[in-house]
Amino acid sequence: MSAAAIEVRGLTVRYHDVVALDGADLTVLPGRLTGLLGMNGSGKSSLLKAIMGIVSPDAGEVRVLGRTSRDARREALLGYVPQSEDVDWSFPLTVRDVVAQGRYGRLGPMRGLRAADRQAVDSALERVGLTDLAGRQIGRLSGGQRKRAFIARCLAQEAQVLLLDEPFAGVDVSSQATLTALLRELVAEGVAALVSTHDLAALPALADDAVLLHRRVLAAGSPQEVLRPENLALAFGGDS
Ligand SMILES: Nc1ncnc2c1ncn2[C@@H]1O[C@H](COP(=O)(O)OP(=O)(O)OP(=O)(O)O)[C@@H](O)[C@H]1O
Repeated sequence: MSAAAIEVRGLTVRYHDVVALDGADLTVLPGRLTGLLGMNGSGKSSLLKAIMGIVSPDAGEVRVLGRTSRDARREALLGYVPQSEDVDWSFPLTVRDVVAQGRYGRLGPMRGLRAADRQAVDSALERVGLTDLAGRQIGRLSGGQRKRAFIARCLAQEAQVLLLDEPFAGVDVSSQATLTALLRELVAEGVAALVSTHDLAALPALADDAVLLHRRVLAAGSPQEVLRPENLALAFGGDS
């Protein structure tokens, strides 16, 4: 039995003739924040989508708390904060609607929210500081507020494993600090978080562990180890 929150073995993802991932191996532990690094096109989003079960791997295996992605999603264990480009911000949903999606994931189809669900939505909104904006259309929030809304959706869901795709992109420094503090709190409560980021400088303060990706995992370990110049040269050295 594995104590891992996420286990990825030999994961290969292709889009027609593009190989996005080529035999990636990865372990993410509960109660730890793992930073996922790599240059543009290195496969970070594909890895997160394959763990989520949104993208089907061509080969390899994913386990989330010992389950398939599909079962982990069915049990509402897996929370996802997509990169901004993957969200239709014009969709007519309020911030509260987005956060409430986290509860519907737990209830299954055709079930309405009960008082306890509404309370979970309220407390998630409060925890991320969006109570006052709950009735606003989701696209009418700032970049940092949008990220907080999606994290609140994961909170309402009570997800145990979080996948966050570039949560700091397009977010100002003060919102980044708020997001980091929130993620650190969740991880201290035992949640596992896998967070893709471009911000190498911020990594040591953010992450417990780091993974350097370039279609496969080039290095994994403490942020200090992973950020060693020889590793960065391999990942960012221009050999794509
Ligand atoms: N839906 C798709 N169809 C075709 N190719 C795709 C698709 N999604 C991603 N790719 C390609 O797969 C490779 C990996 O892309 P991916 O988005 O996973 O990388 P990334 O590390 O998240 O990049 P970025 O940092 O730019 O977001 C890239 O070459 C990309 O062009």
